[in-house]
Amino acid sequence: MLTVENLTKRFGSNTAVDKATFTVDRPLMIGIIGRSGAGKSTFLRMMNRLTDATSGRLLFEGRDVLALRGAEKRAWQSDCAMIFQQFNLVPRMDVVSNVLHGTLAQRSSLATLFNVYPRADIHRAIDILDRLGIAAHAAKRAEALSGGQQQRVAIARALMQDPKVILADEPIASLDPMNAQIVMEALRRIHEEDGRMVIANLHTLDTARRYCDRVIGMRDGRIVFDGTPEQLTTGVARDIYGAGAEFSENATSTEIRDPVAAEEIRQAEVTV
Ligand SMILES: Nc1ncnc2c1ncn2[C@@H]1O[C@H](COP(=O)(O)OP(=O)(O)OP(=O)(O)O)[C@@H](O)[C@H]1O
Repeated sequence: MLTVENLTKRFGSNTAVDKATFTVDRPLMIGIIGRSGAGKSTFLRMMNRLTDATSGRLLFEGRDVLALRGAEKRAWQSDCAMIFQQFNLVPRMDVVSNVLHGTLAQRSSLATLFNVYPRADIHRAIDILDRLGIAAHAAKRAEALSGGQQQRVAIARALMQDPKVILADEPIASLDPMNAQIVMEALRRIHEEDGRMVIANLHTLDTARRYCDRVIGMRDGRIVFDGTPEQLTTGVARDIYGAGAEFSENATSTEIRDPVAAEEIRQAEVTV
């Protein structure tokens, strides 16, 4: 369903993504790992058409994504929702309105101008917030929520587009371990229950191993690993990160060792 062929992005003389090639035949949850500057964000941005590729091809369910223009490109961007490390919410706007922003591409500019949303969309937004365990915060300003809650609002906004793919660029990099787990659990459930493909750039190995079906490792713009979490051994990780014998997985761990926090997560997960 997804074919990436020799996808390349150059910024001047710097090759950010170098002939990336892989195929995905069903909607998996995929983690992309690699050190800072490896090309992870650039790959996601090319897939979403936020950045133009220099060369290569990307096909999704037969659609030649890099060739799309105008309305077809906007339709693809709607099918391929993106969430970011910094949530990108409107801080002073209430949570429901932030979520309803996910439908903007489908609405007239007049309706947008006057902030008029169809009743059915409002109900849907609240249902999605409920599913993510944050409906109780629907009327609050986004800025009043914790980071983990704000990221779940961003996921809700993405779900309003009813996307086939969710691209998550370091979705938990700004979160504490407890909120990181809640957000990853939410993405995993959305993948499993809705059958949506999720591709997430992750900076911690244990997160990629725990939540993803497949892990892609990038180094200096190239894909240097593509396999299952089981195949992602410490030795392989050392190669991906270009680290020496001193490489310690603990340095990238988000595991929670505090039993009280772990119980809070368990409770929160029940509501997702
Ligand atoms: N707009 C840009 N202009 C010039 N160079 C860029 C631009 N965006 C990214 N790069 C360069 O491309 C390379 C890959 O960057 P990218 O952000 O994709 O890496 P990354 O793996 O996502 O890293 P990080 O985790 O730090 O975001 C880096 O060398 C970066 O400096």
